[in-house]
Amino acid sequence: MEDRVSEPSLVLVFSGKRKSGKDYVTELIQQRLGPDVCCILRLSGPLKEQYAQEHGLDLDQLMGPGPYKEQYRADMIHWGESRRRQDPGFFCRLASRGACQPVWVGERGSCCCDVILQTAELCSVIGQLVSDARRLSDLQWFQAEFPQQTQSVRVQSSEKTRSQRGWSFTAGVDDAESECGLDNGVEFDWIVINEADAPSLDEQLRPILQLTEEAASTSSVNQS
Ligand SMILES: Nc1ncnc2c1ncn2[C@@H]1O[C@H](COP(=O)(O)OP(=O)(O)O)[C@@H](O)[C@H]1O
Ligand SMILES: C[C@@](O)(CCOP(=O)(O)OP(=O)(O)O)CC(=O)O
Repeated sequence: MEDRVSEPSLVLVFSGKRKSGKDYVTELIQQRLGPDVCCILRLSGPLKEQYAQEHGLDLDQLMGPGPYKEQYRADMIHWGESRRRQDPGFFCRLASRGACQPVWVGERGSCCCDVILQTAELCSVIGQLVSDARRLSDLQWFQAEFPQQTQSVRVQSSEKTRSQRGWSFTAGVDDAESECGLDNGVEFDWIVINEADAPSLDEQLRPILQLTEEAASTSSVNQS
């Protein structure tokens, strides 16, 4: 792809119900690995950016975990679906371009690239964490684009735990493709149970962190 200056060695595509902890887990991995090693891509980033622009909304609040985005979620889903119908890879491509082009990532810090990479030539990111795959087409896009590097990760939490984090069932959202598109028919490479009574996240994430270390060493061997 001409907009990308270097290929990541590993692409971890995360999915999970809302309030399962996708952002929490991907941010934890990024903290452990450091922003020079991996960056977080949010497919909802370019979607929210364009939606906010067209509707005159506060993008920072739309990007945050608070109740603001919930007011617009159902409409954002419809808006995004009309784009995806024309081009299923539309948001994947935009988010992926952001990985090495700090411009659209801006000051929000959703990707390390705006901190570490001042120019595209300096791009040395080894792992990409895609925090919010929702549809089979999202996962398929990364699998087609990075067939060797892509692994899927499902974050799971019970409804009780998600409720404690602010979730309540909303018809038209929780029964729609945005939340259910990856419920069946996908064999995830990794499943992370994000619950207080599950093994600690550090323990569960160890093999995933190990993958990134292996990818980093392969990448440095290839570069030398
Ligand atoms: N293991 C955890 N420990 C503490 N708080 C958590 C944990 N997992 C998620 N949270 C909190 O729950 C809320 C929802 O998590 P978030 O990562 O935003 O979910 P998602 O991105 O899947 O909608 C956030 O406020 C987050 O900080
Ligand atoms: C319209 C959306 O992109 C909104 C997604 O917003 P977030 O990714 O912030 O949602 P959660 O982290 O699950 O709470 C959903 C879609 O169908 O594309």
